[in-house]
Amino acid sequence: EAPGTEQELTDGFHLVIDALKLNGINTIYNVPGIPITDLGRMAQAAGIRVISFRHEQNAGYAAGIAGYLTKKPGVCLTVSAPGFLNGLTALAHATTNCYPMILVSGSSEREIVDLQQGDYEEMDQLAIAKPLCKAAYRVLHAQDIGIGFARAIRAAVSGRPGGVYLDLPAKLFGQVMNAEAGQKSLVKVIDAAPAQIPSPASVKRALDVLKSAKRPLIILGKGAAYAQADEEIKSFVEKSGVPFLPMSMAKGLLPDTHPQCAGAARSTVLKDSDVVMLIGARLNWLLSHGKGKSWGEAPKKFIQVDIEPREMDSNVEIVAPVVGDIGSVVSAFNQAMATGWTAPPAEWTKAISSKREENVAKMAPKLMNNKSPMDYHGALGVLKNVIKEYPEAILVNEGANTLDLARGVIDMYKPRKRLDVGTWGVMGIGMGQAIAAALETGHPVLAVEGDSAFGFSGMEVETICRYNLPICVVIFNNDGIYRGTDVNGANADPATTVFVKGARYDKMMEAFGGVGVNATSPDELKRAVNEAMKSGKPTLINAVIDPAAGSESGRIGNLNPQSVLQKK
Ligand SMILES: Cc1ncc(Cn2c(C)c(CCOP(=O)(O)OP(=O)(O)O)sc2=O)c(N)n1
Ligand SMILES: [Mg+2]
Repeated sequence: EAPGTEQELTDGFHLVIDALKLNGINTIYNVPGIPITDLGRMAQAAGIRVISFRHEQNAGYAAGIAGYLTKKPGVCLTVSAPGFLNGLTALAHATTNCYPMILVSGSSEREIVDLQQGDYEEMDQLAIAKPLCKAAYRVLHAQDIGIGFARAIRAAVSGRPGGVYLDLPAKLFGQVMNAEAGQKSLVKVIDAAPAQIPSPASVKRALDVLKSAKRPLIILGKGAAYAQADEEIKSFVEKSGVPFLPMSMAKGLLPDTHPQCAGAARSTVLKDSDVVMLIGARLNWLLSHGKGKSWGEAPKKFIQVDIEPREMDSNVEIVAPVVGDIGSVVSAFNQAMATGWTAPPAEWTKAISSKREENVAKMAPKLMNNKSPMDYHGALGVLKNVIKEYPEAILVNEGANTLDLARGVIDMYKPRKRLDVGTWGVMGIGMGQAIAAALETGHPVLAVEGDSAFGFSGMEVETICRYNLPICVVIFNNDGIYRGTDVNGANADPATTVFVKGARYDKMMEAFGGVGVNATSPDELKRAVNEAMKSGKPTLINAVIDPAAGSESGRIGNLNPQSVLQKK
């Protein structure tokens, strides 16, 4: 440029912020610290919402579920080494659950790390992240920040969504370059998650198999909820007349009270169906890998709709694989079914609805009991009605009994309203997911937590108060993991699975200015939850549950290894 004119400069800090804003990413979930504290401050000043947590794992769970809810990558920002490692659990969890998320961590300089010279928080983070996520990149030069973020965004949301690691060494932020060149280096990602159209032959094959069935079943997975093809899915299921079974986070795609919903007749439909169409659901441990007694003896045919071709035949033979994004596949189904579709035999659909009615009737009186201290069903009966009255509310749920029983009892009416432990069955997702759900949707959140599960992320009640979020945490406090009655006969220590008796978690919320309530009966619980839903104030309700009410590992106790040796 002409001598004497000051060239306009930009730097790594500003290019990271510009790259995020250019791609419509307007929230960062983080824990500040070297070398990213100023990045957070500058991002906030530039209009990005920067949410600061008390532990990076919770910031990561928030980012992952934000990705699931918005189909844009949720961004978690951490410091190097320990902060990166704390975020890594959430990145691996997002990858396992197919949530689009980017973990951005500050890191040490390559020249020091590669010579292992002992830098501040030195760690070869890129190498450590690679095996645990879908893609991992590092950016060393300011002019590459635009490409780095473009690659990370595309990798996170395209095909099967997942977690991506982006490594930013500290010195990158301070690097300056010509501002015009900097802007030119940025990339606005075009069509980050392109439609994956299924082949017409695969669509025809799948519908022919479904039409041939005497006892068909459709299983909707959280991939179907993620697709945000709600109308297409609803009309496909209704047009087919086929009973559907929603996996936990797919509940609400069609209301659980829908006449074709087989949720309350799960064991019957898994055992007796002859054709099963999986839509965005994987035949993993949650569906006993498509084998064994829960699937009955008779041979079954599996149709599978998934965006990932390698998912096919992963557990059992798939006679009709349909590879594509669920929105494109289901609209292709709907077009092909426009005429000449016959509903499944009435004896099959009638058998299911009578089984469902029988099970619902059996459960009903349990949900009305007014015991104090409460048992799970008495407390869940209250919360079932709250969700019915507030269908826009988002239900976050974790625990063992608290999770397993709530999943079956609390009906969902709308898509993407139930956010729980997902594929891994991981404890600790509660507060992070509740915070992101409240921020990303603006709807009230009801977090139903086992007392142990809550403990993994409980410090975030301060975060909830700090941002004044409409989150009502209900802790099912049974004094322990699974129950509160285990005894240690060997010494003075408490048994390994019990907590302080009669703990008052509600006092924690009061400590930060939120509303704390101790509820010892369903009526007290009902009053407190309804008050919270109306006020929108951060609320924690300590629901006192009978310590003897739970069972080991909820519904999955069979996964526990047993010792065959006689106890001494
Ligand atoms: C990260 C992590 N740690 C430990 C576990 C093991 N675990 C643990 C510790 C659970 C807590 C169950 O106790 P709770 O109080 O949350 O629920 P209930 O007492 O109502 O069963 S459920 C479960 O699978 C886990 N799933 N995830
Ligand atoms: Mg418990």
